[in-house]
Amino acid sequence: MVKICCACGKEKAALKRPKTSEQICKTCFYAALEEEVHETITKHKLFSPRERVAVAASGGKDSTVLAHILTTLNERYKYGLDLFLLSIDEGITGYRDDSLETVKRNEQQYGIPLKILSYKELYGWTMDEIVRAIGHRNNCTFCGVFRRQALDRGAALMKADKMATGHNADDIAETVLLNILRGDVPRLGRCANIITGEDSAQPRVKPFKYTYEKEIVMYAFFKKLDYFSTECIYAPYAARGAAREFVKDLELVRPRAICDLIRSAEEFRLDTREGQSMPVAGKCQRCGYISSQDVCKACVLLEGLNKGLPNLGVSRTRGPKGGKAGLPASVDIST
Ligand SMILES: Nc1ncnc2c1ncn2[C@@H]1O[C@H](COP(=O)(O)OP(=O)(O)OP(=O)(O)O)[C@@H](O)[C@H]1O
Repeated sequence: MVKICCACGKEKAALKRPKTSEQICKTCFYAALEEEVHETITKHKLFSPRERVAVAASGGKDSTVLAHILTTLNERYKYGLDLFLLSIDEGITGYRDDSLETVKRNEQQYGIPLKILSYKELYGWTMDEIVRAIGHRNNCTFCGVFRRQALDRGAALMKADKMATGHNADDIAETVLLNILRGDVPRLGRCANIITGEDSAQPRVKPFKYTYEKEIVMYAFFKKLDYFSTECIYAPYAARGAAREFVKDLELVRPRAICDLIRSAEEFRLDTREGQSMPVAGKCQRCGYISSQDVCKACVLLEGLNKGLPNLGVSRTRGPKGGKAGLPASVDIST
């Protein structure tokens, strides 16, 4: 039997929305997704008029859809934002070089300028060189720490007021779960924040905080957006895999599980009387970029690399109550 779109009641339904299970036509799906992102942006006051916003663009599906939707909403609702694409070239042959070609095309397609910064120019090392020096075991720690800082440096260099990343609801649910598994209470308390680094020069915002990954993929697919879909060649060693699989399994049984995991972290309150101290944002004594330690993680890792002691900065920092059996260390490598 032909299913009719539950939103317009006229067109043939083209898909079942993963988030709501509604049968919907393509046009109504685009409108619903865009409206939900607009609502997230306005309800949480993610942007102010005339702000210069760096869209952290990897060429992957999330940031490509983010660039597309932010450009669309900026025009439709007259946000008055000065948008540009900011890409970090980690120096991964056969992966990032190809995805950056996609971002260069996006620059033309969306009509917003692109700035590319590389690990080589910032740190003197490409990821390929780092992996050759340290092997596969901890490469994601180096990559995540450097990328986080590289994005901050790029945003500062380009005089951005804010940075928007393509983190979606699934990414955040996974992070919540990882922090629970690690017993990392301080991070659990802040990992679901839609705005982070509010005390820094370029706070980060997540307009896709409530947007499901499957819906982002469908949007990109139906709209035939130009994005790069290959996994990082070093990703099989990433620590998130198990949490990702688990979230996907939960979603299969109950699609709301993703939203509920996020809500759990939102409702979470840190009891400071128990001696759970929150890290305080300061400046790294070496590079001057944001850090909760005297010397930031990027500088410690870089020192190890340059001294030929790559394990120097990869010591396993445990969560506040100690590490749990077999779980990866709580080094903050999220982008
Ligand atoms: N090399 C990069 N340059 C610029 N931004 C990046 C880069 N890598 C990641 N990001 C930003 O961080 C977000 C999360 O990245 P991550 O790799 O964890 O997720 P992802 O789901 O693969 O995202 P995407 O589909 O956009 O690649 C991206 O959506 C993007 O905004």
